[in-house]
Amino acid sequence: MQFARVNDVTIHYQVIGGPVDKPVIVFANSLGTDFRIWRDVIVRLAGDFPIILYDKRGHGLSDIGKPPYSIEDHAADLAGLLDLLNVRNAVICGLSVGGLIAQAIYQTRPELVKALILCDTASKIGSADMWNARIAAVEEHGIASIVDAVMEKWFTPAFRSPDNIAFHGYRNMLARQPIEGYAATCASIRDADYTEAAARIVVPTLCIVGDQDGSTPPDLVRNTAELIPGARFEIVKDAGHIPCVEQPEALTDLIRDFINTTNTAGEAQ
Ligand SMILES: O=C(O)CC1=CCC(=O)O1
Repeated sequence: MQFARVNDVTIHYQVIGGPVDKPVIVFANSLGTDFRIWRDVIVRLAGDFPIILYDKRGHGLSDIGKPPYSIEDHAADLAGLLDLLNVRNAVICGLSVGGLIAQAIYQTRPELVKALILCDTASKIGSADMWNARIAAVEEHGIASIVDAVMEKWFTPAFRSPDNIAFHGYRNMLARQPIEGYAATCASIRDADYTEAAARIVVPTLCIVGDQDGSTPPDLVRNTAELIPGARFEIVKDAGHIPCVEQPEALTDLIRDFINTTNTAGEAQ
C-alpha cells in the first residue's frame, strides 16, 4: 500500500510486480468505489502481468482534492502517477468513470497507452439532468439516500440477495465514499463526452459489459465499441455494472485473452 503526491493530491495506489516482458495493466475504478473492487481479478492475474491499482481523487484513501474537477483532471492524476512510476505503454483497464479516464488519458498522453480495456463504460455516460439530480440528492440527503437505487444498477438480483455478505460489503463501500468527492466526480462524468474522440483511437481496444448492467447497458457499450476502429465487444453473462466483483473469472479470461492475442505484448515500459 503506497501513497504519492500528484497534482497537489495524495493518491493511494498499489503496484504488484510481474514479468518485465509483459505490459503493465493499470486498473481505474468506477464512481463510488475504491481499488478493492478489482481484488478477485488481481488474484487471478498476479504474477503474469505487472499491475497498478489506484484510488482516483475523491475516493478511497486518496485526497478529495479541490472540486470542481473534470475527467481531464482525473486523467492528469493518473498520468502523473504513471510518470512517477516510470510507466509507459500500459494497458489501461477502466471501469465506468474509469473508462472515461482511460479515454481521456489516451487523448492527452497517448504514449502512456498501449491498449484500452473499456469495461462497462461509454464515450458519454448518462444525461446532465440525471447527474444533476444525483448530485442534488447526495448533497442534500447524503450518499445513503441513493445507495439502494445504485445497487440495482451495480449488481444483479442474485448478487443482491440478503444472504450475500459481499453485497453488504460493497454497499458499505459506496455509502462510505466522501460526499464531496462523489458529487464532484458525478459532475465530471456529466461534463465528459468522448464521442468524437472515439474515432481517433488507434490502439487495440476491448469493450466489455455485464449483460444486466443498469448504468451503461449493453447497447450503449456496443455503440461506443462501434465508434472505435477495430474495437472488440464482449458481454459478460450474469453481471451488472461491476463484473470484476460479480464475474471476476469471466472478466479475467477476457482481459488475459485480449492482451495475449492482440499487439500488446512486450515493450512493457
Ligand atoms: O453509479 C452508477 O450509476 C454507476 C456509474 C456510473 C458512472 C460510474 O463510474 O459508475
